[in-house]
Amino acid sequence: MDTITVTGIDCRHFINGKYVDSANSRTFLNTNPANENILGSVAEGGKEEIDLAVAAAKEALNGPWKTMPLTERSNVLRKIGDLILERKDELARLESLDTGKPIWLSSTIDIPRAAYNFHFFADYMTTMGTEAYQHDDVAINYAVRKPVGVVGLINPWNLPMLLLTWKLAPCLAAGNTAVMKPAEWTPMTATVLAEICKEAGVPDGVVNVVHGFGPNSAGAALTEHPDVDAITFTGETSTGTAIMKAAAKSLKKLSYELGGKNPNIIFADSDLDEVLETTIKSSFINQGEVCLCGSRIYVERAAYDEFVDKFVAKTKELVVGDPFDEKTKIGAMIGKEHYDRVLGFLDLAREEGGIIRTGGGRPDGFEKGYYIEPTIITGLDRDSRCVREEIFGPVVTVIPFDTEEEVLEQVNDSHYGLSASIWTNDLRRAHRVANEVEAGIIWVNTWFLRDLRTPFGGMKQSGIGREGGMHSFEFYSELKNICIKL
Ligand SMILES: NC(=O)c1ccc[n+]([C@@H]2O[C@H](COP(=O)([O-])OP(=O)(O)OC[C@H]3O[C@@H](n4cnc5c(N)ncnc54)[C@H](O)[C@@H]3O)[C@@H](O)[C@H]2O)c1
Ligand SMILES: O=C/C=C/C=C(\O)C(=O)O
Repeated sequence: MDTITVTGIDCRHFINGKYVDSANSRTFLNTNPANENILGSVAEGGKEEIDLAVAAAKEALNGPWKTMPLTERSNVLRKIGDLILERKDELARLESLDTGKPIWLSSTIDIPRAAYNFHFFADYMTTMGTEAYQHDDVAINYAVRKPVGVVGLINPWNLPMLLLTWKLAPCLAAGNTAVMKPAEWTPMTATVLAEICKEAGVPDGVVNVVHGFGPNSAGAALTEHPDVDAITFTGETSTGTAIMKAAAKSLKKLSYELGGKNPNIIFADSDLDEVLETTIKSSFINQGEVCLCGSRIYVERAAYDEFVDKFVAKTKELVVGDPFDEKTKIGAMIGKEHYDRVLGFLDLAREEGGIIRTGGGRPDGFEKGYYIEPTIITGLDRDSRCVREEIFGPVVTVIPFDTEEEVLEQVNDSHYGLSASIWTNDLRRAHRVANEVEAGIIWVNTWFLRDLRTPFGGMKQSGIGREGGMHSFEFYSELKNICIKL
């Protein structure tokens, strides 16, 4: 059976505890990128819907959510996590329909991690203290945490539910209310998430969803609204610039997780089989549509030829195809616009003198759907656009290096600074290189191994602020210091 003909759901806004259409009844179509079939319609929100959602969120700040005891709020978050797990198969199917990602990925990573995001913060929020200082017998100072207020959550399309819950869980844990703007390409799991929040006991108005686009649409309206106190955004660096301009007028608090062009540095003393097993994932998982993908691979010259030969051979084994076929490792790109953009980079790689070692275009045998072969490119100069710019597809470049100093200079010659992987069995070198790489997240002899207590985020043009554990609470709350004269 053609497993990808299943249909999706119609997506409406969720405002003040109810599903609603746009006032002007406008909708846009949601497409399955794996076969270009229509999945359903999506309510297209704009300023009017954002105004309604922000008003509901502002009102809800002073409702039962404000007086709900911490442990009760924690139980609500835990219940949201439980309900996500109860609906895992349904949510995984919707996520793969929306994104084109393989169902094994949605089922084992995206949705379970969405549930864990809520379970983690349900626990973490009950362990937090603040700070107090005794000023001799003159005064005592103590700090209390208060919610920031109404928070706008603007989400990308690559890991839709994983990233939306990574924001919503701490946002709610800190007592805020939320207006979520999912990416226009991936509306379905966000729509169901709102329903799950209500079922778990989140009071009406605390969680709202408005669908729509970015510029001149719901996204822009959310960033301009004077009653929105903070914006947390994950997406392209260029979009971050636009949002910062829009938010400046009302001086909103901003948290940014932006683009990356992450180095994967492989020294000759590393275990090549271990490196290859992880590098296949860090290069091509989710069709390379992960901000953390190690798309710039640097290999010490002594291991370069062996690595490239084995890497090409393993990459050729990856099955590209129907996201609902369990054998599929590489699904479809998110949509035509992005598909064309990535193919454009492959043409550019050829023009820049790159050698396509495997992949390089659309695989044979697909009449429909936005499929691109996992592609390895060698022979490119360090200043080529394919080495410097984020492609955000199943495309990696491989460059040899001779010394630590040389590879560090190349790695840090970037306006991005999100993450990096370093492969070596030399302990001192691991620490030394990790400390020199200009990135917010460094993995040594691994990749995407996550502890949610750690600071997560990028430096330079890869982000502003950090998410995770206390770092999320630093963003989603305001610390108030109270000084009592004794
Ligand atoms: N650093 C991270 O943790 C992280 C995680 C995932 C994705 N990303 C980055 O996101 C990008 C891919 O995601 P994308 O294509 O959805 O990003 P995008 O910037 O195109 O869109 C992200 C979201 O912003 C909205 N938007 C766009 N323009 C806007 C505007 N002017 N005002 C308000 N909202 C606007 C979109 O509708 C969407 O919901 C890549 O660059 C990737 O590296 C980063
Ligand atoms: O595509 C980007 C992936 C981001 C991952 C996280 O934010 C995370 O693992 O917390």
